[in-house]
Amino acid sequence: MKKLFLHKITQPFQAQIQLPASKSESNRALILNALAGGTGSLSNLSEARDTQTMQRLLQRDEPVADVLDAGTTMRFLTAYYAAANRQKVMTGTARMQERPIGILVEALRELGARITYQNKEGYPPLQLEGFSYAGTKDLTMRGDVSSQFISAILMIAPTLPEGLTLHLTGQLGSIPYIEMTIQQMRQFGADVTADWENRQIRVAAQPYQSSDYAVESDWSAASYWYSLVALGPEGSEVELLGLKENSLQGDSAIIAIMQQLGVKSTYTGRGFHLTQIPAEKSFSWDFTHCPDLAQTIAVIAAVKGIPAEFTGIESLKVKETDRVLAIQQELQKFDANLVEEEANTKYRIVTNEQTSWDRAGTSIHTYEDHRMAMAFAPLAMCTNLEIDDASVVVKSYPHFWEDLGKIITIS
Ligand SMILES: O=C(O)C1=C[C@@H](OP(=O)(O)O)[C@@H](O)[C@H](O)C1
Ligand SMILES: C=C(OP(=O)(O)O)C(=O)O
Repeated sequence: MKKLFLHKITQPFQAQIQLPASKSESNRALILNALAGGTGSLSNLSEARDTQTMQRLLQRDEPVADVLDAGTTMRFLTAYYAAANRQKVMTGTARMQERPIGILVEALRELGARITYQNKEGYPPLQLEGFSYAGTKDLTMRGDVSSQFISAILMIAPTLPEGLTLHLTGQLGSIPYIEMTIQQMRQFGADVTADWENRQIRVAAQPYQSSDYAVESDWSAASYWYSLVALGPEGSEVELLGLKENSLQGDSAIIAIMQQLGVKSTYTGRGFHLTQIPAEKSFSWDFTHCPDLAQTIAVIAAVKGIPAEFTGIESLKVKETDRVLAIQQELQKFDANLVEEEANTKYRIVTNEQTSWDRAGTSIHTYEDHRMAMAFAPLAMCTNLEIDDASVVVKSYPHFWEDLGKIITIS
């Protein structure tokens, strides 16, 4: 546990921030490069622990692959090792053992993988026992629990003797992450055709080609800077480096969201410059395709007292923690809340006369979730604040506190 005290800001800030690289793009590039023979040059790989874990596990062929709390690492490596006929135990933290993986395991079994559950049916740890191709050319997968299962299967599909046509069912979530997978696969020479209308993705059997790949900065990490600008003293502004105008990352939706919540984004050729603009009087957003932004936006809407409706946040319950519950518990410390209006579908940010954001010494609990720490840190724009376990940020943005230290005092 590493406690940090964030001191309330007193003056407007101007900063230039070199964001970390995207861990989503990095972890795909590492798998694709490995499948292509490992000879490409990957630049600007993320320093995120999730990416370091992926690199370490790909480099060292150990019998037990412990992914810690990295969802993509667990899902992508399980498919990679299973299809490569490798015997492995796939395991992770206690929380990872509560995050579902049954849909991916079922899909791999249909393709010919032998996989058993070591403890609970449908959850890690898994024992991968080998692979003999079952001749499956068509596979149906649910897309309503995690898109990572679909990305994992897509990335191994070109290595199957007859390729694969994937048929997606259920309410699809996180589609931009599937599109990112497809785009990156194409950069490594795969032949992929997505027919979203008919929910089919066809992948031809074709060896990957070695390719160089440069990873973009992380838009999910950018979201915390949008929040700092939105909640900062009048005149605060920041330039975020390494972001592209046309991103593969769905979390670039933060531009459109913050246009409504008080931040204007201007492309500078090397990133985006963020400045303050008036926010709209009310807000509603469907987070189905950008779930990692929901915590950040919950805090911004609550602090600004903007009546806000959130939909598409069901998947938050199976991430690093139950993020819906975690947001509720932390907002309640300030007499605000995220209230469920319709079971599991519609939520609303509520504030009242008791709501106050200047509550010196409030301690934010982080639930072993990097995004809880980073989404609530911008409250330092309103109050002196304690973060109860600041080390959680290593999962995606290891130098977050050093960057934040450029605009506030941290002790
Ligand atoms: O594929 C990816 O890189 C990711 C997909 C999303 O997960 P779900 O598909 O489970 O929503 C996202 O929340 C996660 O941070 C990264
Ligand atoms: C949900 C996340 O990651 P993962 O699912 O890869 O653990 C995240 O980074 O917010």
